[in-house]
Amino acid sequence: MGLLKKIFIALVGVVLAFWFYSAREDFKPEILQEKRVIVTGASSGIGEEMAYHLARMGSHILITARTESKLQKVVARCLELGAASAQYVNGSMEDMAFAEHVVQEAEKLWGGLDMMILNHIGHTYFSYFDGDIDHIRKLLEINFLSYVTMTVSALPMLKESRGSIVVVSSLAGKTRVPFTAPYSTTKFALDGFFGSLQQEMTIQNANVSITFCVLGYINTESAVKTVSHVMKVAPAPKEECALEIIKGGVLRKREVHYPRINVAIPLLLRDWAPELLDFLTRYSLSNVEQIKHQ
Ligand SMILES: NC(=O)C1=CN([C@@H]2O[C@H](COP(=O)(O)OP(=O)(O)OC[C@H]3O[C@@H](n4cnc5c(N)ncnc54)[C@H](OP(=O)(O)O)[C@@H]3O)[C@@H](O)[C@H]2O)C=CC1
Ligand SMILES: CC(C)CCC[C@@H](C)[C@H]1CC[C@H]2[C@@H]3C(=O)C=C4C[C@@H](O)CC[C@]4(C)[C@H]3CC[C@]12C
Repeated sequence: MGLLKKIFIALVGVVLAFWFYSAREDFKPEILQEKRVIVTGASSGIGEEMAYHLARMGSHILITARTESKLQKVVARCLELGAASAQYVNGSMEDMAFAEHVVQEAEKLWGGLDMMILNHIGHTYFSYFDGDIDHIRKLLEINFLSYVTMTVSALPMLKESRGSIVVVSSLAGKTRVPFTAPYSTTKFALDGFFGSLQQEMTIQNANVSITFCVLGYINTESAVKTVSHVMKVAPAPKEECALEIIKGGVLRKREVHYPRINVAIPLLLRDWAPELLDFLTRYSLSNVEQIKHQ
């Protein structure tokens, strides 16, 4: 292909991307009033912030995570902020029976469901792959299989309400990020499963939206504790991140990218200049010699 043609195609790509990203949004918080929403991994971080936004918007909220004391505090705050109702179920997503139980609890409470936000992740390391296959298996159960289990259980209710599934993922689930092999595996798996499911929903006119959220570095306590010593870029605010995820779900967007540009550029480079993206990703990390070899 001639150079001019390549440049033309690249320009068209940039114009289309700009148009796509600057498209007008029409989000009205009232839409979430009295809506029945499950948020997983809501005892801390982005999940906790999503619960507070939903509370302000007057939703019925069911939150889940392992630590009961934290969930109790989040529920109390949600009620103060104006939630139509707020409840929790505590347990571990390593157990698929628990994942199913959370959805059954929503059915028992509300007799239906409008939105399911899948956000929890199991604890992992940010370091060279240590050869521990059991850790990958465990993380696949928590970060991937429990998402599939909850989706299978919730689909009948979501079909009935023409509801939404929101899947929280990461740049590490779309591009090559070092020191995250087990975590990255689980996030790429989510893209495969939910991408295929979304296509099937469209073919069947099922009218259940699936919003896939690709996030960059966010200032949650756990992320900052794990990687702030090696990150050159500053983290983005979790409160705004949580709101963008909710908006994306309500607007039935195919994907949410947050922070927009930090995610849009790597995704554009991924297919056009993969080596450059690999280099920039490595370059975004400093002091890698501190990261211990396994
Ligand atoms: N922060 C970041 O920089 C980025 C985050 N993301 C994504 O955003 C989402 C939220 O991340 P973030 O807020 O930082 O994470 P946090 O570590 O703050 O929160 C994780 C949540 O999951 C829960 N959890 C942990 N283990 C289990 C388990 N075994 N079973 C059930 N729940 C569990 C935790 O509660 P408890 O311990 O009480 O169970 C907590 O509520 C994730 O999907 C993550 O991949 C994506 C890109 C970047
Ligand atoms: C082009 C570059 C600027 C992109 C580099 C972005 C990289 C370095 C960003 C993008 C996604 C980020 C990780 C993430 O998704 C979630 C977690 C889980 C949390 O518990 C601990 C931190 C961790 C591993 C984040 C670490 C930093 C990551 C790899």
